[in-house]
Amino acid sequence: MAPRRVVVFPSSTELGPVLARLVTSRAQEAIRSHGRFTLGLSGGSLVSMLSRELLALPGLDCSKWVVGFCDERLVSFDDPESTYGLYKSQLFSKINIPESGILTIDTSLLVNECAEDYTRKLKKAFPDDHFPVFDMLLLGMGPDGHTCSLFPDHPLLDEEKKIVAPISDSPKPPPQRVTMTFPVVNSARCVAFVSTGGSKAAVLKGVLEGREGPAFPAARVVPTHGELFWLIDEPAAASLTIDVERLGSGAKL
Ligand SMILES: O=C(O)[C@H](O)[C@@H](O)[C@H](O)[C@H](O)COP(=O)(O)O
Repeated sequence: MAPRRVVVFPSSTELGPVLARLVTSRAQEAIRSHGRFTLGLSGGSLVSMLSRELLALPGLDCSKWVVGFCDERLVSFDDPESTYGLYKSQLFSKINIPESGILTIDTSLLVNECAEDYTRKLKKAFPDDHFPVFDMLLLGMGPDGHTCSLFPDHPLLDEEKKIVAPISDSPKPPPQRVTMTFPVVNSARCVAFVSTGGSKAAVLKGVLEGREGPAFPAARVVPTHGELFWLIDEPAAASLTIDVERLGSGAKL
């Protein structure tokens, strides 16, 4: 297990460019080693940060990228809640990723079937893996410590067999979603959380420094063989007492 790196930036302005370069450096390594780069995306504020920062890089080539979604809300793609819809308008429509390289859910299905269909798509994209091994997953963390659509105290936290699970009682709307499970998340070669803002400070302390009682879902992200980054800003880091790295926009991870 690679050591966890907790990296603090003055603000998201400095964090953004470092995140984009981390993604493209892992993409280059993956393409060199096995011919493609598989990336799992999350929603929230990550969508606009990642899109903006990737598009600012000169010569971005995504022709060998395969992207999936760490979780997705079961709403139509033109709904403002659709994570795919947001990435489509802010990123996919502006880069040279092939249509076949974007693994989406089928929003016409009921939630259980949607999870089964998305499982089939992932199995097809990762035919050699028991659990898909993504080169990189980008995750966010909610104020309750959830990540993907894995919420505190939910039975899905203990899912050990499924690749993708349906959830129809998400405490955060919309209630119907599909989510990657922990076995998939923890199989990734690299996982990077992005978490910014003072509203995350208390939960981030509980996630990174432990707490009494059950661990927050985000704290259960510990890649078995992969790297783990927590990219955060000073307001989010305000309550931490652990050693962290403090870096600026020119850093290379
Ligand atoms: O599916 C969702 O409801 C969101 O995508 C959610 O899981 C988000 O990733 C976190 O709440 C972090 O969001 P922020 O980065 O915007 O704080």
